Order: sequence, then C-alpha cells, then structure tokens
Amino acid sequence: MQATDTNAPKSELPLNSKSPVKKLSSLGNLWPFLYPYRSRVFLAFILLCLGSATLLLVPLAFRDLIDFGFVTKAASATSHKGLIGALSLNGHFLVMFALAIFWALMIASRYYTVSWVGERATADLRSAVYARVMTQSPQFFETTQTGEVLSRLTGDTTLIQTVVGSSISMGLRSLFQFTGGMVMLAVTNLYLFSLNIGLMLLLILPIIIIGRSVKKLSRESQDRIADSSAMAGEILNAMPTVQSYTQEQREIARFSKSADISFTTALKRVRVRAMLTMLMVTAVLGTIIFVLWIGARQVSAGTMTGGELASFVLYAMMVAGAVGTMAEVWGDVMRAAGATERLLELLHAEVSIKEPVNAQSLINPSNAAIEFKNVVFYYPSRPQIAALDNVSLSIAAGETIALVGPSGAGKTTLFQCLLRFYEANSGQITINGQNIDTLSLNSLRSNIAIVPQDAVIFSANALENIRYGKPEATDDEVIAAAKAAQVDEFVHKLPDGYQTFLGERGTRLSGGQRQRIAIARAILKDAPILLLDEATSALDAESEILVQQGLNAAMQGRTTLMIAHRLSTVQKANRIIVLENGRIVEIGSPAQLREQGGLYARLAALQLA
Ligand SMILES: Nc1ncnc2c1ncn2[C@@H]1O[C@H](COP(=O)(O)OP(=O)(O)OP(=O)(O)O)[C@@H](O)[C@H]1O
Repeated sequence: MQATDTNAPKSELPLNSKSPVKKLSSLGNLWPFLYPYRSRVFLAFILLCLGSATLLLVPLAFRDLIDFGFVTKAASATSHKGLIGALSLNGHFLVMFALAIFWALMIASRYYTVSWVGERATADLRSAVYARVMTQSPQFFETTQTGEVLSRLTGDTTLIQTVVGSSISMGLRSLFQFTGGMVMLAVTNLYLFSLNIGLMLLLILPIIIIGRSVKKLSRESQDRIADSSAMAGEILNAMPTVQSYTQEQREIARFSKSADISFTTALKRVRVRAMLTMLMVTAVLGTIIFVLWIGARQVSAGTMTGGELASFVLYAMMVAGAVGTMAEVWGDVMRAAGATERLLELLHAEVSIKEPVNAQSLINPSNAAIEFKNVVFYYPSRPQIAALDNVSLSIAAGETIALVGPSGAGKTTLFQCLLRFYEANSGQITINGQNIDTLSLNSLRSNIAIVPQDAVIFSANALENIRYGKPEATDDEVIAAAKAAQVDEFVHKLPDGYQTFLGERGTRLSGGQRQRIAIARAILKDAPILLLDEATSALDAESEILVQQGLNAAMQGRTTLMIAHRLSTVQKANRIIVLENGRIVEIGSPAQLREQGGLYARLAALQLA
C-alpha cells in the first residue's frame, strides 16, 4: 500500500520558506504577470494623471468663485487675476460642473482599466501557480496539504488582486494628489506651506514603521487561515469516518480552536492598523485646524483673500486625505507583499522529478520490455529503511508478471519508481533498453496504464470518468472499454445510464463499481504497459471472474505487472515475483513456487486453507 508518513511535518511548504526575497521587493516578482498588459498599465497611468490634474483644478475654481463669483469685476480688489475670473456666477458653476464630469469620466475609465489588469494578472498568477503545483511529484504532496495550496491559490491571490486592481492606483492617485497639492499649497501661500511640511514629515515616519509590522503580521495571519482550511479540507474528505467514530464534536472544537488562533493573529494586525488610523486622523485633522487658524488670522489681517484661504484649506485637505489613503494603501501593499512571498514559495518550489535535458521518446513502445537493475530506493521521509533493496528483474515484452508478498513489502513502490513518481537512489530502470530517466515524462507515463489501489473518480458522469484515460476517445470506444470492464452491467441501473453524475470522489458508487470504472479507464488508455495494483480486490468472486475476463483481454500483447493479495488472481501470470522487505525472495511460475515450499507456498497454503 502507498502509505504516507503520518509523522512527517505537513503544514510547511518544503522549500524556500526562508526566502531571501524580502519585503516590498517581493512585489517586484509580480511584474512578469503585469508585463504582457503594459499598454493597459500605461493607459491607466495616463488616465490617472488626467484625473488628478482635474481634481487639482477644483480648489482654484473655488477660489475664483469666492473671490470673483460673488462680487462684480470692478469691485474685485484681490491680488490675483484668477483662473476663470471673468465668468459670471453661473459660468463658475458651469466650469465646476464640467470639471466634475470630466473627473468622474477619468475615474471610471481608470477604475475599469486598472481592475481589468488586476483581475487578468491575478488569474494568470493563479494559473501559473496551479501549473507549477501540477508538475510536482507525490513527494511534494506528502509534505504539503492540499488545503494549504488551495488557500494560497484563492486567499493570497485575492489579496494581490486587491492591491494590483485598486490599491496601487489609489496609492498613485494619492501620490499625485499629494505632490500636486503640495505644489499648489506652496504657490498659494509659502508660509502656511512651510508649516504644513513640518507636520507632514512627522506623519510619514510612523506610517513606514507601522506598515512594516503590518506586513509581518499579515503573513502570519494568512498562514493561520491556511492552517484552518487545510484542516477543514482534510476532515471534509473524511466525513463518513469522522461520523462513524462520532468525532464531530472533537473536530468542531479543533476547527474552532484553529479559527480562534486565526482570529487572534488577525486581531494583532487589526490593532496595529487601528493605531495607524488613529495616528493619521489626529494628525490630519490637527494639521487642517492648525492651518485654518493661521490662515484665518492672515485673512483678518488683510494679507490673504478669503478665496485663497478656501483654496489653501481644500488643498491641505486634499494632501491630508492623500496621506491617509497612502497609509491605508501602504498597509494593503505590505499585506500583498506577504501574500506574494507565500505564492512565490509555491511558484518557485523545486520540482524533484525533472524532465531530462534531452528528453527522448520511447522507441518501439508496442513491445515494451522492462528491466530493473539493482534498484535501491529509500522514501525521502524514511531514509533509514530501503523500500526497494537491490531489486533486479527482467520482464519480457508481453509478459504478465504477478507481484506478491506481505503488506509493506514494496510492491506499490516498484510501480511508483517505474512511473518515476520517485527516483531510485541507485540502479536503473529501463524500458526497451532506454533508461526511464532519459525519457520525457509524457512519453514514459503515456505508455503506462495503471489501475491504482484506490480508484479515483472525478465529479463528472460515468462516460467522462472513463474517457479520462483517453480524452479524444469516441463514445463508442468508451462504451467498448466499459463493457470489457463490466461497467456496462451496473451503469444501466443508474438513473441516467452513462450520463449519471457519479458524485465527488465517486461517493455514489460502491467500491467494486469504482474499481471497474478505473479498469475501464485503463483499458481505454490502451497503453503497452499495464500496471494493476490489486485491481480486483474490491470485487465479489462473481464480478471478479467477469472483470478478470475483461482484464485478460486487455493484457493480451501488453506487458503487465499485477499486484495481488488473492493468489487465485495470479494463476494466469507467466511468472510470480515474491517480494519481502523490499527484496525479491522468489521468482517462478505458480507451480514452481508451490514446489519450492518458500514464502509463496506458505501464503498459498494459508489462503487455500
Ligand atoms: N510515501 C512514503 N513515504 C515513506 N514510506 C513509505 C511511503 N510509501 C510507502 N512507504 C513504506 O514503504 C514500504 C513499502 O510500501 P509499499 O506501498 O510499496 O508496500 P506494498 O507491498 O505495496 O504493500 P501493500 O500490499 O499493503 O499495498 C512500506 O514499509 C511503507 O510503509
């Protein structure tokens, strides 16, 4: 049986967890995902500039409204000429209205463009991470929980989407607003402006310091959420077991404890952000009130007009608002930096089984002779015990080999190594004389059909589940394979025949029915090498005979390796290989082995008795 080491640590990704990519620079790794859409990014930037410039004109329009709009031109005794000073009151409002409409247009177009880029880049990122995970070998999944991967694929990418799709543009807009506002403040009143600058500098320092700790806390918080979802994922997949052992309450308690931990971690982050917000609001309001106070004194002293003070205050509010937004955005950006780090770990996770450099295709695949030469293999998580210990075995093309032996002897491991799910530590495996390490993974695996111990059923109908073995197969081909595997017999009793949805993981089928679907899938794949890992173990004696007939037909002309505990199934094999503790202890025909009186004879005697 393909056992996984339950003692192995499961919550951490195996690699890169101490990534040197730090802080903000990790966001730079998102650039390859934005680069293809650079023209849209540029368009968004232009729209942003136009929008910000428009907004900066509004206080000027206000100033002119106050200084010119309410008084006749002749009565106006102000020091400045005004931007639109010559207009009537209605004219002033018309200009302001036009500015408002133009600004709204710019905002909407920028929102659309930026969100488009955000959504697109995130979808690409998600697919890239998924594609990378797809290339990982089973070893990766021994140490990484699927729930953890899912949480990164959904939660972390959503965080990044928020930043790319809105926060960055908000931040840039605020930066423009801030810079433009500052310039306008300086132009309007240099003295007040200098006062303002001093206050602003005081604000920036705490924002940067607090932002950093937000990032660290954010990563922690995402990690805890991932822990919860990994736990839930595992338990939801094992509901019948949980319920039959009446462990629901314990699982609920375990989950809520994990949710509490997420909550506490999130709370730390929220606290820091709340502090940041408090600091910001106090500082912003304080600055505005302060400026108003100084300005009001200048107006009463006659050194400044009311309109100028109004525009100055509007600019000050704009600048202060911009600083507030930037602080907010900074927090988001830092959170996204944490999320990016987590995604990059997945994206850059080393693939332990690599494609060979000059990958070859299998020559003459229809006659596949397999040879194991002194193969030694240790599971990475169990380096003390050899799962395969100096295994040497030649299998002729078209031969049927049965692998028998006690549980844990290494039978499934032999399949895993042949499929290159794991790499042998020493020795080699060849097919038609070609080392499997030199074959492309696609060529190797497409020439092998396997019926695994646990038949996997996808949430699709019966027809599509079988077609998984050969996606381009016609319905007739699928049905022919189904007939050979005795699927036909039970499918007709299902409500919609072949179109019946089989439920997630085939929950609507019996174990034997699932096994027959898996056999049909392998028959349909029509590969020259057939691996059967206790393929008929879940069938009753009658169906086993029927399925065996189908398998016998499928085994014709194919090189077949079958693992079986029931020795009655292996009688047709050309040779039987007996494995014990990773070593081949006996080889021969069933009759020869019975005569030898070794392990096989003992097992046979036990079963027959
Ligand atoms: N992923 C793994 N990590 C570490 N050890 C493993 C792993 N998979 C299997 N093993 C160990 O390797 C040994 C051989 O396992 P294997 O699954 O090949 O046995 P088997 O002969 O197929 O057993 P069964 O008849 O029960 O299916 C066992 O001791 C098992 O515990």
